[in-house]
Amino acid sequence: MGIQGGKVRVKVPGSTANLGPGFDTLGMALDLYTWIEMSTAAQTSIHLLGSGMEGIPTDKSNLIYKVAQMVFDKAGVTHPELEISMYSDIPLTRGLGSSAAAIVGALACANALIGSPLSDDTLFQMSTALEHHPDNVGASLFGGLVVAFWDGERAEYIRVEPNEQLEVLVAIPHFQLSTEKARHVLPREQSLTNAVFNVGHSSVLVAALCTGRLDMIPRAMKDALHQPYRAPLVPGLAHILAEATNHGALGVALSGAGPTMLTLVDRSSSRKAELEQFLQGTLQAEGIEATLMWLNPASHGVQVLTHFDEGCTLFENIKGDVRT
Ligand SMILES: Nc1ncnc2c1ncn2[C@@H]1O[C@H](COP(=O)(O)OP(=O)(O)O)[C@@H](O)[C@H]1O
Ligand SMILES: N[C@@H](CCOP(=O)(O)O)C(=O)O
Repeated sequence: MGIQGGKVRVKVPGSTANLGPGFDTLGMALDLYTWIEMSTAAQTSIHLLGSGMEGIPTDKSNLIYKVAQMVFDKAGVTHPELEISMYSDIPLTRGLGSSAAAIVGALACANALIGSPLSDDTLFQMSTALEHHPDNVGASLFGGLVVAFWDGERAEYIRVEPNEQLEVLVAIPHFQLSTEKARHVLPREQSLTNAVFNVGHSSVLVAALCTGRLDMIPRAMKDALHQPYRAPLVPGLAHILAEATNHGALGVALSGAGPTMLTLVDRSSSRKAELEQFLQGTLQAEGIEATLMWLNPASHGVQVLTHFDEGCTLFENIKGDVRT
């Protein structure tokens, strides 16, 4: 198979993984996006647009370049040199799924560049094998709420449309916490009590989200497997987990591996300002600067953009759509 010409652009949502008790299994796409553009070129070049990409390599060790090569390998296509541009509104290393979005975006973009020989399921299996967390990549790939597992060989998922009443308020601390570091603090073994606690809470949370029982979220969205161990890494987290539902949140969790904290809020709640003050006040008391952001669940997963002006740069094309 050969490479087709032209530029390909994709838009891929970030995500929150774990969603309380759903450790490594329950993710939701959020309306924060990464855009990636790819075309073949005489020589490989990688352009990082916007701010916040400090430290991302622009040579062939770049994650997006490397993932694209895996697509060409899988499809049996000779590796072309690539021109890649990317822009992201998803803050890096904060628990909002930037790496999953980069992986899913790179897979979708490279696949589209060669005429889409790989199925969505193949992209899901490849992205899970790379990221190891099917909830993050599943949400970026399929959008909505993704309930998933990975047995080390195959990942399976069911996508659920998020309830329209759900809105999300995140508190994003101004420090980075890599997933790798936040996984190292977790015990290798857990008690049966903790396992039963999470299975029960996660099962009821998924049932509540599927049936619109928003009243059940405050009691179901609790975790014993990872949040207690990660709390020392995020000053203020323990208090926020314990008290946010008393200040207008339906549910509260560490987003992914943190440090971002996520609250689910009823869209028609009259207590949004109270919740903002509680989150900001708690973090300030701990000396932590943070940005609060209202987000929505994103229904669409990664999209290959078909209508754009090839004469404009990626940033010129998307600037009406980005957050900054
Ligand atoms: N657009 C991107 N291009 C290349 N690498 C990226 C991109 N986005 C994220 N990454 C890589 O993923 C890392 C962050 O992954 P991780 O620690 O899992 O945090 P999170 O996924 O929660 O933001 C970054 O430090 C960077 O190495
Ligand atoms: N289940 C993973 C989730 C990591 O998500 P990220 O957005 O922080 O990369 C974990 O909790 O380790």
